[in-house]
Parts: sequence; structure tokens; C-alpha cells
Amino acid sequence: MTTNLPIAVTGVSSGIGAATASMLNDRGIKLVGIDRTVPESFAGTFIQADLSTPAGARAAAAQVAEAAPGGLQGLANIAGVPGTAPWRTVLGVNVFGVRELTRALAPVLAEGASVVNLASSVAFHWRGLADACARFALAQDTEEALDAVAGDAHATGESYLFSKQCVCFLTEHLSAELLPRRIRVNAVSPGPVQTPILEDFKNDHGRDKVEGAAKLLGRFGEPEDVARVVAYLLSDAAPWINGADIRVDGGLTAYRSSAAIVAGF
Ligand SMILES: NC(=O)c1ccc[n+]([C@@H]2O[C@H](COP(=O)([O-])OP(=O)(O)OC[C@H]3O[C@@H](n4cnc5c(N)ncnc54)[C@H](O)[C@@H]3O)[C@@H](O)[C@H]2O)c1
Repeated sequence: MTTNLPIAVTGVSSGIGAATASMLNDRGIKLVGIDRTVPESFAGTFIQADLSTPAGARAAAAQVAEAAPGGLQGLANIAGVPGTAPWRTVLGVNVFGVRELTRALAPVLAEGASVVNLASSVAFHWRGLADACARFALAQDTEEALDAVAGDAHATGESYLFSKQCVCFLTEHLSAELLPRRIRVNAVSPGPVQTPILEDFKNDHGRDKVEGAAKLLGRFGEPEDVARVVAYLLSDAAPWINGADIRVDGGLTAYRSSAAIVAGF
């Protein structure tokens, strides 16, 4: 949609969120940025907020709505925390932060607006866990939902992976929820990208595995590799892409998954 309404972007103080904000600003788009950390530089209205609780996300949404009285043409849910953080925080920010902020901002998203959620290429096989994702990500009471998965080895021991599997599910779900208003909701799933979170991934998943990916691909992804796709999905150039998950990983998932299939012959 071509309007001069702003786009709200979370996670603008670092990495992919900062690169997305800068790219959108270069294209003349007004911005409302949200992060728990104040950015070193940001062109637009910045709102400092903690998205780890539904109350925090809803308070952020109220401030965004105030900063954008005419409404929004888009929302990019980019803020996220790695699996080295406590699992409740990982699930709180990465799953409920996305759900609560999107639903709280839905009334101010203009008809034809676009929402983009940052998932991850590691969540590629999420459909095998779709029921568990739906049960968790759609729970009314988020504290109850967190308590309910406290004994679940996948949800707590692999909280980052589970959180991004839930984001893939939520993207399809929110896309269906917002379809009557012609609001598109898509996910972008990066492979390893050179941002501060990468060091946590190395600690969480194993240094050799993460660095091996860069050796295979020739390099790590750059924040701009991902920001470019987020900006595309937010734009008029992608009017018929809705409910999709776009992998941006230099071919890593295809390589690993085809190798696993061939090895199984
Ligand atoms: N970098 C990668 O390799 C990679 C790969 C796959 C997916 N991702 C996803 O991309 C997104 C962006 O990651 P990045 O690489 O730019 O990481 P980053 O650490 O550089 O940036 C994350 C941003 O989120 C903000 N944030 C974290 N918790 C918050 C909270 N409670 N409230 C508000 N803001 C909060 C941080 O302050 C930071 O500015 C994340 O969702 C991440 O999971 C990254």
C-alpha cells in the first residue's frame, strides 16, 4: 500500500531491526521504533519498551498508536532473544511479544497493511509440532501456558527453536485472522546472520556447527540480506504474498535437508 503512514519496527537498536529501520528510512518511510535498549541512532519516533510480558507489549502498542494517530502501514516484529536467556524470557519475547503487539496494533493497522515476523531457518520443520505450537501460542493466559510447558524438554531445553516454530505457526494464524481486513502477515526465516545474537547462537548450538555454516556458505549473512526481504514484504511489491515464510539463509537449509534425505536412501 502506498501511503505516508509510518511502519512500526521492533528491535531497532541492533542487528536486523536496525538495518531494516535504516533501509526503510532511506526509502522515505516514517518510522516508529521499539526496543528495550535506546538506539545509538534512529530516524523516527523511538519508544523504549520491554516486550517480554503481554502488559509490556500492550503498553508499547498504546504508545505506538499515540505516535501514529493516522494509523500504520506496517509492523515488523524483529526483536528477539536467543536460547541463552531464561526459557520463560525466550518464549515471552519471541512468541507472546509478537502475538500481543500484533493483536494490540491490529486496530490501527490500515486496510492493506503488512506485518512481518522474524522466525528462523532452524524452525523449518515446525509443521510436525503444529499442535503444540497452537496450544502454546494461542493460550489466553500466558503465565498458565508457560507453567504448562515447564516440564516439556523441547519447549524449555530448546526454547529458541520452539519459540520460532511458534512464530511460524502464529504467522499463518494471524494471516488468517487479519485476512478479512486485507492485512498480510508473513515470516522471514534467517540462517546465521552477523549480529550480536550470533555469539549466543555459538554458545547455544555449538561454535563449530555455527562457524561450519559460514564456511559452507562462504560467509555469514549480513543484517541487510534479511532487511531487504523484510522491506520487500512490507512493500507494495509483494501484494500477493500472505501467510508465507521466506527463508533467507544462503541455501543452508536446502543443503542440509537434501543431504539428510539423500543419506536416508
Ligand atoms: N542473527 C541471526 O543469526 C538470526 C538468525 C535467525 C533469526 N534471527 C532473529 O532475528 C531477529 C533479530 O535478531 P538480531 O540478529 O538482529 O539480534 P540482535 O540481538 O542484534 O537484536 C535483537 C534486538 O531485540 C531487542 N530486544 C530483545 N529483547 C527485547 C525485549 N524484551 N523488549 C524489547 N526489545 C527487545 C534487543 O534489545 C535488540 O535490539 C530476532 O528475532 C532473532 O531471533 C536472527
